[in-house]
Amino acid sequence: MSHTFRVDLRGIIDLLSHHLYSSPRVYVRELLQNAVDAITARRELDPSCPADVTITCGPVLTITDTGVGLTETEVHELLSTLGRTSKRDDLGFAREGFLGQFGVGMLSCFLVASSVTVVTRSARGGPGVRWEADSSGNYTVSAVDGDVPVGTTVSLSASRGNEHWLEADVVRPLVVDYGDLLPAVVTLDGARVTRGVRPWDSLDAAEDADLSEYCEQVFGFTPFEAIPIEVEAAGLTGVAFVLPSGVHPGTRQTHRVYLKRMLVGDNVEGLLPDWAYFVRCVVDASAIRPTASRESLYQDEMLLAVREELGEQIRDWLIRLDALEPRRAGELLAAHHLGIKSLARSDDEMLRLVERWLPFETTDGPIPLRQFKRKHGAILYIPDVDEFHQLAPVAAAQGLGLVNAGYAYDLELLNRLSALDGASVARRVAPTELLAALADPEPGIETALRLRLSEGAAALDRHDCDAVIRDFDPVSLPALLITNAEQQRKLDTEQTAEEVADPLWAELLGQLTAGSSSSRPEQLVLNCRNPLVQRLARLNDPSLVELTLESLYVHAVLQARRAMRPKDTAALNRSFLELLDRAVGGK
Ligand SMILES: Nc1ncnc2c1ncn2[C@@H]1O[C@H](COP(=O)(O)OP(=O)(O)OP(=O)(O)O)[C@@H](O)[C@H]1O
Repeated sequence: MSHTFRVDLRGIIDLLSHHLYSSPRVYVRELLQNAVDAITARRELDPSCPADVTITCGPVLTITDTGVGLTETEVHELLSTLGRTSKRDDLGFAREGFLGQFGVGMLSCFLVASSVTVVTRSARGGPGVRWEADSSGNYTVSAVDGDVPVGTTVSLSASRGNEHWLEADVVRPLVVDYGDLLPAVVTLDGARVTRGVRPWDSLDAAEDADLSEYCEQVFGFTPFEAIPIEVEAAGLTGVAFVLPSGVHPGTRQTHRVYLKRMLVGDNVEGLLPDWAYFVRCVVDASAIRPTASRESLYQDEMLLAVREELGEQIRDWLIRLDALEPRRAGELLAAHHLGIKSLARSDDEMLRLVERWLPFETTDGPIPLRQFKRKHGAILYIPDVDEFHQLAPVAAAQGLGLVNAGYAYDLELLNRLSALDGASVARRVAPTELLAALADPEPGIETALRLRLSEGAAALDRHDCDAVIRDFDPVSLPALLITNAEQQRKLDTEQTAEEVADPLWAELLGQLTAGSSSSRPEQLVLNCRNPLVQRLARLNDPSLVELTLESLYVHAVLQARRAMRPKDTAALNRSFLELLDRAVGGK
């Protein structure tokens, strides 16, 4: 024997209110949606029929439409059967032009109402019909005497505790939010409350001010620019509003999305690529799918394609802006540099914009790469912020230009520039190269210093560091630590080889380091122009020479902001205490 499922209405309402919809407010949307769909259906029979939706608030909320209405048979079949809808075709596909499709929207009225009454008369003829239902799932149908206009009036009586949901102050903003763009005249307590047209439809460039005002209303900021956007395949049109000032790059911008002119939400994510975090859109689309709650978008191929296409349109606009209004383009890029840099990593045209407009930290201060290149002929860059800060004053004093490529995306961008334009235009520079630019010392002081270095050799030997003597500016800098990263790697590999028990590994690592020169991974470059170094050259106390050399080494490590190893910390403590001891007359 076969049976039919039965449905517990209370259970379904609980499911909708607690698990599907985020708030009872959606009942307004569902009622508006039904009213507009009914008008669309009537238009198929009578294209010139009125398109009015009239709402009155109070203890009982009513919403009247001039739509297609229902016959008594339809009332039983469509209004009283869960999951039954007139908005699907014979094959079960959602009908184009209609907002509803599931046949459950009316149920949301019971999120706020204890009883719902529908009075309706069909445009196809027949008398008026009254349908009354309560939240336990009982309903009655009766004929209405007298003249009933074609269309439908739905009346809601609030359930206990939900009276406020039917008050004008609560209903009005909800109607404006959801229904602002609906193609019908919506009035509430006698006043028209929705605009009925998409603000971007009727505007030309001369009316940009109106779009700015619209952005101010919707998002609360005056946009840098309002860019018209369109994706035909998704039936999407709208505006992308560019934020006027910088925002944190981690910020996920949200968008106001309408589907078939009904609001889906104000905070919809995922409409634009992540790099476009400085743009917020208002769009209306007909072929993007909402999730079941109609409060966000379904992540499918179509949404991916829309995201890509909109990203492309914003990017093209940027390139156009650069060609037509370079100064404004510069301002915009400066305000949103991280998003633009992130895009430039994989986009050559964007890379050229970055090169032209975005300031990089350089030895000449923050300037764009193209300006730097004009002055120095080539872009020499250092991939590490600390290393740059250590070397910049020395390089600048020798008239050498360096670019700091240590910040987010900079190294990738410079590597890309170097790959595109060649190493003669942009090249990563090793700190050891800087040595070549420093002048040789006077022979007199060099000889004296060499003597001191051999007396105090133990100090630098302990740190596996070579000493080099040079003559350079700034005078105030006694010593500079240069790390040879390649040597450091070789050294690490050698140490690993010593520790590795597996002979095969040890041999392999040995081969890797074979042929390496004996020079050490760090070099302490003593500046013989500096007064302290000059006094060191004249010292005749070998233990003080050793102490001074070790102190200069540790100071240079600190200056270089390189991570301190345990033996560096030990050396720092030792030299500090010994110098203190000498200063207070201990030795
Ligand atoms: N104002 C109205 N005028 C005419 N028919 C209506 C009206 N409201 C509801 N109906 C009929 O009742 C049916 C069920 O409505 P309901 O709101 O439950 O679902 P739906 O709009 O079809 O789909 P969804 O669940 O996606 O909103 C509709 O398909 C429509 O035929």
